Amino acid sequence: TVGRPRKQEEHGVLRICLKHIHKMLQKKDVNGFFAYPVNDMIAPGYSSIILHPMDLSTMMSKIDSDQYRNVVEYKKDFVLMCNNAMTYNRPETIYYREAKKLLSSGMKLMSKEKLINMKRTLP
Ligand SMILES: COc1ccc(Br)cc1-c1nc(N)nc2[nH]cnc12
Repeated sequence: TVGRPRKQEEHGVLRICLKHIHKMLQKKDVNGFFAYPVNDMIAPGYSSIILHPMDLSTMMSKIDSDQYRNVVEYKKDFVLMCNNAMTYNRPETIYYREAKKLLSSGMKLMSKEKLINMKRTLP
């Protein structure tokens, strides 16, 4: 539930789970396009087109500062990150294609049964 305060222990388990998922997503970002924030030097006009930027380094700091209450909230930032790349970049670009690929593998990684499995196997 939203209002229920999270015990320290719960934060710990969630953090381990999210870092596990995060590490796998980082490995899939082979070119490092999603490793850090896109800036207007790299992508002209990006900051006026993409109003809610997101990248893997920002997501990692949000994990470390307990800003995610659950995997669903983390997943939302991941989808935002991929959709930003598919909004700013044209379909024929490598950035669009990498984002699409990363998005589909991320969805498989964070599927229901994968999460249930993870909950079971976590220490
Ligand atoms: C951090 O971003 C980059 C870093 C290095 C290089 Br080369 C390209 C990007 C990048 N460029 C564009 N146009 N769209 C993106 N969406 C996510 N990454 C990008």
